[in-house]
Amino acid sequence: MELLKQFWRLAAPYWFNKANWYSWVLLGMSVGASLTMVEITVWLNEWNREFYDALAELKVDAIYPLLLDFCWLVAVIVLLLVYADWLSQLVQIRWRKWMTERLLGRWFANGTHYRMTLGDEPDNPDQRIAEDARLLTSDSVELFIGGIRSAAVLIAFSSVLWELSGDIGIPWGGEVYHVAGYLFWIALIYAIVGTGVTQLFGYKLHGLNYQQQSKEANFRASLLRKRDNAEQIALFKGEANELQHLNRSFADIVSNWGLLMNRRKNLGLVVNSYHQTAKMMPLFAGIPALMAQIITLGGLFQVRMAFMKVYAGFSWFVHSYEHLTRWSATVARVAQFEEAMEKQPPLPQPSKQQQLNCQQLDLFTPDGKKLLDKVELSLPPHSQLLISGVSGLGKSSLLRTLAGIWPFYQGQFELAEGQTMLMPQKPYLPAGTLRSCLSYPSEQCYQDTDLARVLNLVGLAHLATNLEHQGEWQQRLSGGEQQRLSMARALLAQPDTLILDEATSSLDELGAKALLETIKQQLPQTTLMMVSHQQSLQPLFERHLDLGRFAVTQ
Ligand SMILES: Nc1ncnc2c1ncn2[C@@H]1O[C@H](COP(=O)(O)OP(=O)(O)OP(=O)(O)O)[C@@H](O)[C@H]1O
Repeated sequence: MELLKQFWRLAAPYWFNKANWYSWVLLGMSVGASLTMVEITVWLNEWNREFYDALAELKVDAIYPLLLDFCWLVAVIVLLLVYADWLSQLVQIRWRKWMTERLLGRWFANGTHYRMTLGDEPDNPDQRIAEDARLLTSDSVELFIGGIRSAAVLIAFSSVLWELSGDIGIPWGGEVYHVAGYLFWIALIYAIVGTGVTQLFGYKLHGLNYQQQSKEANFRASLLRKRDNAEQIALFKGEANELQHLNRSFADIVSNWGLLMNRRKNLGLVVNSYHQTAKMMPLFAGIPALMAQIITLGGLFQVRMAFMKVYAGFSWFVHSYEHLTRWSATVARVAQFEEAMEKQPPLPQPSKQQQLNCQQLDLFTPDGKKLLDKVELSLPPHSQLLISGVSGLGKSSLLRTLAGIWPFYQGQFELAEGQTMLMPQKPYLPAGTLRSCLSYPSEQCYQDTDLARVLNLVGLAHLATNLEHQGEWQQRLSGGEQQRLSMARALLAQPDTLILDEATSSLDELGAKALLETIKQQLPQTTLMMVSHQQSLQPLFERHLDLGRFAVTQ
């Protein structure tokens, strides 16, 4: 029940949105094609009787036209089958596109992606957005269309079986009992028993499938982390350690896979024995009707096909069991992710005043430990402030708060009017052209001359000819060069307030000083606030603040 509620919350906003009417049309066409195919299959069933009767009576004249009929019946069935699937895939990709955009939109809205890392984040958001959203939409559509198709097959062929069964007399205890539609009843009982047994053997698959998906995602995420930190690992010669971790993570996959495999094997034994028996069962079951001359030999083959179809209709659940368990695990994972995103409290939007101010600002870690007590700070426009303090004091947390991404504070602060830009110690350089890397996060197209000018100013003139070069800049540039590039961004953006969090820590003291002098010279109107441990930078700042004054006394 909870699962259905979760599914409703995920699916209703798409399917009950007027803008998505075309998906309803496509879905309707796919269902229509499936139903028409069922109708044609009923004709094919009728053809079976005529064909085998003609064979039994050696009516050569009747056989050739029947062969021709067979060709067009099969051609139409194949066309309908292919187009029903094609349309269903079109629905799947439209829905997936919407769902992926919605998940991404929510994830990136209001810094949610960052805030989720500060609490108990549901594991592997990448897997939930990429893999789970794909499976959720494709499995839902396939299960829906498959369900309707199976129900139609069931109804159509049940009535065929019922008619073919006639009214058969079963002698019992000296009396003869008449049973109508006995072939239908046999098919029904056969399928119900199969469904029950499958449920019994398959119920643990749900949990195991869920575990498997999450263990696979953990392994993938670990591999990605290794790739991102390849240099550090190589420098530390940490390969043996990494290998051990990866092997352990993969061993988790293998052990869960073992459980899943055995469960599937047991399920397979049941489903396959059942399926194999189902092929002959209708011929044995039809013998009484043949003996009672209710059906002909052609009728027996018609019974066989109809029985198989009824069996397939009833046992749709049997064969879709794994599909359903995977679907339910996926629904749970995406729903959990959406719920976690919804639970994130909105970040308070700092108000803006003429100047940056903090009043009685207390800062905490995400788990509630107090870092700084009653911070008082004011920064007049165009002034420069250097903040110092011992490591782990809470300097970066203060800057994160001012940047509006750290919600763990009490008290008040106001930012200065205009644009505020924060440069962290480790700049983020997205893969792509150097041009896009320089203008990140803005989509603005700067002139080549401007880009070359700022590169020159920050000491990266040699890169000015590489503006269109695609690359992994984070790996390619040295730590100091990355920080220089980050400063080039600030020169391009010309913010009203620039906050630097140890943004020159990878540079030598002289280089750092020269770079800051350039920033001050080029951005005379910009208010500057910097956290740094570099003593040589002190003379460049007119104001100093030792944040240790606000340290929490133990
Ligand atoms: N996401 C987090 N979860 C839990 N604790 C955190 C988190 N981020 C920071 N902290 C803790 O908050 C404290 C202050 O961290 P912060 O990065 O603000 O220090 P800092 O003064 O900038 O240190 P440094 O000079 O070494 O960069 C540290 O003890 C740190 O472990």
